[in-house]
Amino acid sequence: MAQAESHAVQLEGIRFAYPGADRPLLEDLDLTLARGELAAVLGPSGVGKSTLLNLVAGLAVPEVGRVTVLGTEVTALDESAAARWRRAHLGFVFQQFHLLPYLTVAENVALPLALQGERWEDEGVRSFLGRLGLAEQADAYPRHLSGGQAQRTAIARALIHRPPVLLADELTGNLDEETAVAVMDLLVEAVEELCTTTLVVTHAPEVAARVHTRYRLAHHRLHREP
Ligand SMILES: Nc1ncnc2c1ncn2[C@@H]1O[C@H](COP(=O)(O)OP(=O)(O)OP(=O)(O)O)[C@@H](O)[C@H]1O
Repeated sequence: MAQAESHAVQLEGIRFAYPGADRPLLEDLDLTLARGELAAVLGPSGVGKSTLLNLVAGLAVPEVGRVTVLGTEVTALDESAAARWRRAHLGFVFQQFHLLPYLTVAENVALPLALQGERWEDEGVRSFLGRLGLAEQADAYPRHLSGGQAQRTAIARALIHRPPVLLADELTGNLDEETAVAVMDLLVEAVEELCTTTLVVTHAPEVAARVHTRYRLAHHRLHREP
C-alpha cells in the first residue's frame, strides 16, 4: 500500500503493439508519477504519445507489463470496470475533443457529473466556464465553436468533476498564446489546489516550461529530460 500512496501513476515494463504492426510501438516502457505531479510528454509525431495516454486510461491494453493508477491495477480490470473506474478517477482531454454534438457546451461540461449520478448546479458549471472564457458559449452547440473554444470546453469537461488524474493530449494545441497561458494557469492551479496528477502531451514550449517533469518518448520508451 505504501507504493500506492506515494505513486499516483505507475507503468512497469510496458510492451504495446497495434494489431498487424511488425514491431512494438512501445517496449520496456516505465513511468512513475507522484501524486500532484505535473508532467509533460514530448516527442515527434507518431512515436506513440497518444497511445501512452490511452494505456494510462485503460483504453489500450499492453501485451506485457502493468499499469497501476491510484493503487488500482488498470490492466487487470475488464472493459466495464475500466469504464466505471475512468469516470470516477480520470479527466481526459482528447486531441479531437470528442464533444457530443447534440449537447450544449454547458451540458457537455456537466456530463462527467451526470454520469456519476452527482447533482450539480447549473450556476456552478457556468461559473467554471467563465474561468475558461466560455461564459458566452454556455448555451451554444459544438458546431458553432471555434477550435480554441471547443478545446477549452473539452478542458472544462475534463476538470469539472475534479478528477485526481488528468490526461491531456495537446492541451493547448488550438489556442492562441494568451488563452494557452490562461489554460496553463488553470491547470497549475488545479494541480496545486486539488493535487491533480497530470500528464500532458505537448509540443508547446509554454506548456513544457511550466511542468514539474518532462519526458521525451523516443526509441519506444520514455527518457527523463533535464
Ligand atoms: N488504432 C490504431 N491502429 C493501428 N495503428 C495505430 C492506431 N493508432 C495509432 N496508430 C499508429 O501508432 C503510431 C503512434 O500513434 P500515436 O497517435 O500514439 O502517436 P503520437 O506520438 O501521439 O502522434 P501525434 O503527435 O501525431 O499525435 C502511429 O504510427 C500511428 O499511425
